[in-house]
Amino acid sequence: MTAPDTLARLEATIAERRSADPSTSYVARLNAKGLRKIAQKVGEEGTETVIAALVEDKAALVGEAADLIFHLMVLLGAKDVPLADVLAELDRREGVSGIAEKASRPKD
Ligand SMILES: N=c1c2ncn([C@@H]3O[C@H](COP(=O)(O)OP(=O)(O)OP(=O)(O)O)[C@@H](O)[C@H]3O)c2ncn1[C@@H]1O[C@H](COP(=O)(O)O)[C@@H](O)[C@H]1O
Repeated sequence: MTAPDTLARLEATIAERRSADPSTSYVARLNAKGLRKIAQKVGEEGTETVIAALVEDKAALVGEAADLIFHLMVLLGAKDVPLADVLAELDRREGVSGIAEKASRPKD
């Protein structure tokens, strides 16, 4: 399973669960609490990821990074920003830095 497959599946699940019954769905429950709460969760998970990287083991970092990515995906969904837009921006930057790297290489 490739990383884009996993993220694409998660994006579809989050979109589907947004309108689910909040009593059975964390995604629905979080969306019902509103954008501020979702954004706050992204901030908290970001902090927990930093702490795991600095003072915990790799397994803890993997868990916190998964929490962070999941909550970021919920935030993107709540703002109607497709993951494809974020990936396209990363692709664009890769192209830009590739060009910059080429330009700084000594000419032969
Ligand atoms: N990846 C996740 C995922 N990661 C973390 N979490 C939940 O995120 C919550 C974070 O826990 P916290 O203690 O930080 O937060 P909390 O106490 O629940 O909430 P607050 O007190 O902060 O308001 C936990 O309840 C976790 O279960 C997730 N919940 C769901 N998913 C994915 O989303 C899909 C849909 O989930 P449902 O909406 O629950 O069907 C699932 O199949 C999974 O693929």
